[in-house]
Amino acid sequence: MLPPPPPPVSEDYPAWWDEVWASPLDVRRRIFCNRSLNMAHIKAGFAIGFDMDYTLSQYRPETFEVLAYNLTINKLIHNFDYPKELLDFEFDFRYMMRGLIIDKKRGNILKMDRHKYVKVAFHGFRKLTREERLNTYAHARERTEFDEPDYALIDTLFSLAEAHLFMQIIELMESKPGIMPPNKTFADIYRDVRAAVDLCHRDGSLKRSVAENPAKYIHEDPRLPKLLEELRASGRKLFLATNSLWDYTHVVMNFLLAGRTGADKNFEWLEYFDVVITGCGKPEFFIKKKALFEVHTETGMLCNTDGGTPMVPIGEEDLPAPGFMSSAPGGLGEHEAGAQCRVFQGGFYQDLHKMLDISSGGEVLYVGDHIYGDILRSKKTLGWRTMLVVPELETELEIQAASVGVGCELKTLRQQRDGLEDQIQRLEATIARSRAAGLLDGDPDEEDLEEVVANLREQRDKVRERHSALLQEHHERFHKVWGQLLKTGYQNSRFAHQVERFACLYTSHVSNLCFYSPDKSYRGRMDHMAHEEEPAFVEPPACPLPNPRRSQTADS
Ligand SMILES: Nc1nc2c(ncn2[C@@H]2O[C@H](COP(=O)(O)O)[C@@H](O)[C@H]2O)c(=O)[nH]1
Ligand SMILES: [Mg+2]
Repeated sequence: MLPPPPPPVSEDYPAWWDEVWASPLDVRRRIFCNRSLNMAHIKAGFAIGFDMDYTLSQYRPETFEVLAYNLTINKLIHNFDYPKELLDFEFDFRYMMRGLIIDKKRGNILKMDRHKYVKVAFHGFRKLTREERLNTYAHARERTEFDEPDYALIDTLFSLAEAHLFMQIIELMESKPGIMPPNKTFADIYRDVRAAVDLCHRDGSLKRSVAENPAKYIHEDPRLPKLLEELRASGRKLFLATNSLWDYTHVVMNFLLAGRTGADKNFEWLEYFDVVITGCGKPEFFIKKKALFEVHTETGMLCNTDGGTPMVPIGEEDLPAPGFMSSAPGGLGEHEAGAQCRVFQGGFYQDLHKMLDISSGGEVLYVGDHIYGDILRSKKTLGWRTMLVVPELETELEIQAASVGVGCELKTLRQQRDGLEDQIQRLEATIARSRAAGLLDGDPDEEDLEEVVANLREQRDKVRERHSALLQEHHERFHKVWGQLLKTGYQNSRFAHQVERFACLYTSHVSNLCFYSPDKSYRGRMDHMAHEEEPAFVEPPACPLPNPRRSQTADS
């Protein structure tokens, strides 16, 4: 049966209604589910929150990250006394990927699997040999957890430039000894790079450029305004909770929701939300009580509140502006359509719950891009439901779709390799036991048995080689250096493991929510344990070799 024809586009339907019929949904537009979430069950009083940077606002790496990288180099040279040779560096924004780990002390960058087993390691741009890698990380006397302070996670897209720069400086140091300021350890270099990046985000140099020309640095997403409108019309309360401060948030949100820049900016975008919290300092926002200030949107001035309730300064009879510090005591009351919402800075998640009349964490869905900053604490501590935005997923899905056959071939080769290996090991053990029991003494078939084992080994080696080459080729299709984002070898990468553990939902772009009903019931996929991958039970063949145990029993 063909699907029914699309209904005519009318004012009753959202403008993107036609896309509903683009079924089955393009895999790049899908929202994937780790933990079931039925949006229809959590309607009244339910709130949906958004992070801003790299969630609603997708930066263009070729301009934004390049700018961050160049500014960092300038700061390293001028503020940290680094050599001018850094000016010769070029940033390849495709080189790094999220989920990698910096070993600060050794100056290495690592990719590991979900068991924290290091599968790929580089020192500068030199790949560590298998032996070096195993000696450093697998055979170490103490198990390392690869956490701060000795390791740093590259877990946001903001960190890609600093990780690349760190590698380049290590490479420069190794190729030109004495070029760096004296006595700098690898860990010092990491600290300096981190401090220089931090400065770019704090001293306005990066944000000023974005404010001057947002279109150069931020991708437009024309579906966003409709999405927010639709979600609000479905009865959910919406909030924005960003670590960016008010002035920058105002620039980015004006551009994203209204295409407004410079003097053309206005406050209309605040109508999409019930409350906006800027400078909220996630993840501490989820853990630690901090003062909540109300932002006077016209001037950026901050005023004290008691958990959102205005606190009028002594002697100040007139409040700074009409609407500012409305007398709502904590709860925001009904936020009428077309009214601008209040804007705060700082605070604690409990302030937000009170304002939105949220009684339990399960009534909040928060959409963010940062596993640690947005997702992990909010889920583990507060029980918020979470959706992780992984823009890299779009390309991963494209390549994965184009290599379905390779996936099947790899699986077959792995099964063949494991089967052969198992056969070899069982044969070897049986031969050894038979020999020890004297069962093969003078047996003319002994040589044949050795030949069988040698043949099996040869077959196994061929299959193993083919499997390794194909797996490598497969990974290189995703990324020449680091391979597939969500896999390491054939296991889930550490990043994939975190996505699976902490994100109830994940998708490539926040606007993919447009392709689903606001009442969608997201269902988790079926779990698979190792034994469930086995085919139907097969009666094992009778063992053709002498069975030492049986013979011994018979003799005794
Ligand atoms: N001071 C620093 N700020 C940073 C750094 N990396 C990113 N950022 C800023 O954080 C917010 C992220 O906002 P959110 O909407 O994702 O919560 C944004 O303003 C970035 O500029 C850093 O290393 N240091
Ligand atoms: Mg973010």
